[in-house]
Amino acid sequence: MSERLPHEKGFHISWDQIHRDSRALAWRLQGFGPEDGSWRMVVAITRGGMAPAMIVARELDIRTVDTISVKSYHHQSQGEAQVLKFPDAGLMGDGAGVLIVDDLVDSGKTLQLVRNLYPRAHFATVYAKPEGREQVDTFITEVSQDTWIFFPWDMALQYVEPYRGTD
Ligand SMILES: O=P(O)(O)OC[C@H]1O[C@H](OP(=O)(O)OP(=O)(O)O)[C@H](O)[C@@H]1O
Ligand code: HPA
Ligand SMILES: [Mg+2]
Repeated sequence: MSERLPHEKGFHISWDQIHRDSRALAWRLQGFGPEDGSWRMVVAITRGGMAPAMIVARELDIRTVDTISVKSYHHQSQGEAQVLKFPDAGLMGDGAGVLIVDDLVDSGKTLQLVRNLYPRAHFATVYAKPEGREQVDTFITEVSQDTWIFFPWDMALQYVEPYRGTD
């Protein structure tokens, strides 16, 4: 386990923001697939990649969607990445024509593992940190390495004290 704290900054993403940024990702990917500008299928890296992958698949009208389950973090500490479930081997081949989507790339370990399995796939994430940027082919927004991104599925609305407290 390598400790990744402290993260000095927090970047809090709303549902609306992840929807907009995932759409922007689809817009950027549109027309760049290897088969007449399209991809054969979308693969989401669970769990964080599932919402962005759904939005990308919807925008690019891709109906074949599969998942690869990779586990590498426990809270904010990273362990060895391991595959818990593989996508359909017959559909995947070496990854040619496949678009693999995740919410973010941080150290790049997750994408490196998946890239080794499917070297010809196209890798897309919504957010990227500098250490992992080389592992991703297309992304939308870069944040600094010491920023922790908080996704809407990990948060809840709650009361906050006013800046100036009342007596
Ligand atoms: O580039 P890396 O340093 O490998 O980190 C990025 C990965 O870490 C997070 O997933 P996590 O393993 O926490 O699982 P989850 O998607 O189920 O939350 C995130 O969703 C990426 O998949
Ligand atoms: O910044 C992050 N936010 C959420 N999950 C993560 N997994 C790796 N880095 C991050
Ligand atoms: Mg993940």
